[in-house]
Formats: sequence, C-alpha cells, structure tokens
Amino acid sequence: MSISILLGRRPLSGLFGRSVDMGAQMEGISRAGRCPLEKRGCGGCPMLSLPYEEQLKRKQAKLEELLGKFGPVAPILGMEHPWHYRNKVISSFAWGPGKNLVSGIYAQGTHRVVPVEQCLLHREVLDQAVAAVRQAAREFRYQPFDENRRTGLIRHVLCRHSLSTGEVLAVLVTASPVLPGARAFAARVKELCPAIVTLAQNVNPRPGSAVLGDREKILYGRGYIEDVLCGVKFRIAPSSFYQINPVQTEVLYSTAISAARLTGKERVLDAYCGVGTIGLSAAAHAGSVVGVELNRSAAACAVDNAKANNIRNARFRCGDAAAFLDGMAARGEQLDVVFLDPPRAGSTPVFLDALCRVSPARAVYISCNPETQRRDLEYLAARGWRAESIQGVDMFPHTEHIETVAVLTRRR
Ligand SMILES: C[S@@+](CC[C@H](N)C(=O)[O-])C[C@H]1O[C@@H](n2cnc3c(N)ncnc32)[C@H](O)[C@@H]1O
Repeated sequence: MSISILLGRRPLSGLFGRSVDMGAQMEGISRAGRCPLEKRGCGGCPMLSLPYEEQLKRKQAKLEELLGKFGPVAPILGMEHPWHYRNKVISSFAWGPGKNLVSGIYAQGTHRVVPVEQCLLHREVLDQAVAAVRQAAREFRYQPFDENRRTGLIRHVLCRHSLSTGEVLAVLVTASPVLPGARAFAARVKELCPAIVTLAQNVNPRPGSAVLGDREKILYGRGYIEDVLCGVKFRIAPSSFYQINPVQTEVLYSTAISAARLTGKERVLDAYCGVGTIGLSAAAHAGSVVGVELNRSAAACAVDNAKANNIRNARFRCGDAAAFLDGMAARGEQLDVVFLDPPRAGSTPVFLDALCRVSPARAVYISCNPETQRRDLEYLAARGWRAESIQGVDMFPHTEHIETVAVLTRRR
C-alpha cells in the first residue's frame, strides 16, 4: 500500500481531504528519536520508534485482521502533521530533586512522576500553561499531595485547549478545599500565561486514580472554553468528554456523517452522544436528531450546545442508551439512521437487539476499540447485518489506539 494512500486522503466525498507533506513527516520522525521522556519510563507513545507510515501500515493490518470479514476496510486516514495534536493534558505534582516542585506523568504502571516540560503530542501552548501553573505553585509554596502519607495540597493540573479560538482552560486539583492566597495565585497564573482565559480549582480528597473530584470553584473566567467542530460551537468544561485530537475529530465526524448519506429528512439517533457533537454536527443534514447520554453533565451540555447554536431539530435525553432504544422499539418508533459511539467496552446485547427491532436503513458504528467492535459486529452479522464500509481514522498517532467508523446495513 502506498504512503500517499495512507496519509490523510479521504476516500469518501469528504470535507477534509489533505495532501501529504513528506518534509513534515521526516522532520517529525527525526524528532521522535530525540524524545527524552521515553528513556525515563513515560510509556505514552509505544509506537514512537516506528516511522509514521509504518505505524499506519500496522494499524491497517490490525483492522483488516479484526474486522475484514465483516466488509471492506478502506485505507486508514492518517495525519498530515502527526505531532502536537493533543488538546488535553493532565500533569501530576511531586517533589523533584532538592525538594523542587515538578509535574508530569506517572511512569508506566507506577505512581512515580516523570517530570514533563515538553511533549511531542501536546499542543505547545498546553505545556506553557502547565509550566505557568507549576511556576506559580512554586512561588506560593504549595506542597504536592502525597497519597500514602496523606500530606500536601496540590495533586494535578488539567489543561484543555480550543484549536478554533486558541483559549486554554486550566484546573488545579487539590486534595482539600483551602487554597491559601487563591486570588493572588490566580492573578500570577494569568500574568505568566495569558492564553489561560479561565482557571478553576477542583477538590478531590478521594484516594485512587480519578483525577477530578465533585467540587469546583472558578478562580477567574467563565469556567469553560468554547471550540468549533464541523461548524458547530461546543462548550468544554473541565469534566466534559471531548475528543482529544481536534484535527482528526473533524475527519472522523465528517466520515461518519457523509457515510450516513443524510438527505435532510431522516430521523436520527445519536447514541452515547457525549456533549452532542455528532448529532449536532449532523442536524443540519437531517430531519430530526435525538441524542442519549448516561453522564448527566454531558447530557446537560448537549442541551446547552443545541441552544447556543440555535439548532431546533435536536433534543437530548440523559439515560442508558440501551434502555432508551429498547423503549423506542417497544413503542414502535421509527428511525432512519442510528449513530452509535460507545465507550471502549463497546455496546450491549440489549442495545443491539433493540437496534435490530427498530431496523434503521443504516447504523454508523464509531468505535475507539476494534476488539469490542468486532464482538458487536459478530453479534449483528448473525442477525443479518453487514458492513458496507469500514474506515480507520488515526486519532492517536504514536500510540496503539485506533478509531473506526463501520457503516452497517441489514438484509431485508
Ligand atoms: C466514546 S464517548 C463518545 C461521545 C461522543 N460521541 C463524542 O464523540 O464526543 C462515549 C460516551 O458514552 C457515554 N456512555 C457510557 N455508557 C453509556 C450508556 N450505557 N448509555 C449512554 N451513554 C453512555 C459516556 O459517558 C461517553 O460520553
């Protein structure tokens, strides 16, 4: 398979065709050899030692092996510039040598912090934002939280970036609610990194690996940032699920929406809808959209996002997608297209049985885990479904993760 097919050429009549810049590829590949974090146990980029085109070939082979029996697997859509794509960073605090406050990621399988100043995957402004919060925390003598001894205050800083507006949101996660000198600290952060348009404190006293707790206080700004995807504006709050590679998210969504072949009349379900990104991006091409999402705050964001964009043909429900679709099937309600984008664990027999009963003309199954997608396609294939097309999208260069869009129809 030729490199030009693999890198960013869209086989569908899409919006985001990309040409190949081999100069940038080679520059990136040579940069990979210089990543110092790998040697210190980072483990975040297990494919970094491979040239990008080789990574894509391996991902393609894996998709063909796992999913090829259900339908044709199109060449994976890679990135033109597969670096600095991440719009979200979580950096954890610890003591470094000489009791100097550092922050970074946990070494693979441990709670030992590998200090990170720069990462080849992060948007550069996010590294600057983390450095500003770390510097201000040093000046205010905040102590890193020690989970074993239960001493100290600051646990993590989480930063998110909007590619369309350039805004950055920062959240300082603390183990207890009192942040001494909070106002002056916030002013210092703003001075050190003006791109941080909003700063929040999140309180998470619980042991374990969950980053965010339930309590939040805005130190300045609105507490959220806005991003634009596929022409629709989305509000991103600290805890919202939001895809982490904005360039490839547009490729993913436009692939899914064009594969649905909407004509403006269809009744569409966006199952596992998060903050409504797929349904709201599809709404202009459909008759009506209903979205369902389990997470209460994400479902509320989806309602707000519809209002903020003046989209009147979309509504959202908070609940279990399987119970929701099962209810629709029991009431004899009709759907023309179902988008489903479940978490890594995949969908469930209850959802898939209800899908068979509703029997839309097309189901567009977006997955971040081809192993569970294979299991679900097996279930559907036994009930008469086949894949018209299967498209891989490389949302996570240098890692082993692969995103896919499978377009499914049923023999009638
Ligand atoms: C992979 S995300 C996709 C979100 C969205 N489609 C996007 O692209 O941003 C999966 C979503 O499914 C939601 N979810 C998990 N289990 C669910 C369930 N049983 N019913 C409905 N939603 C669920 C999660 O909260 C998460 O927002």
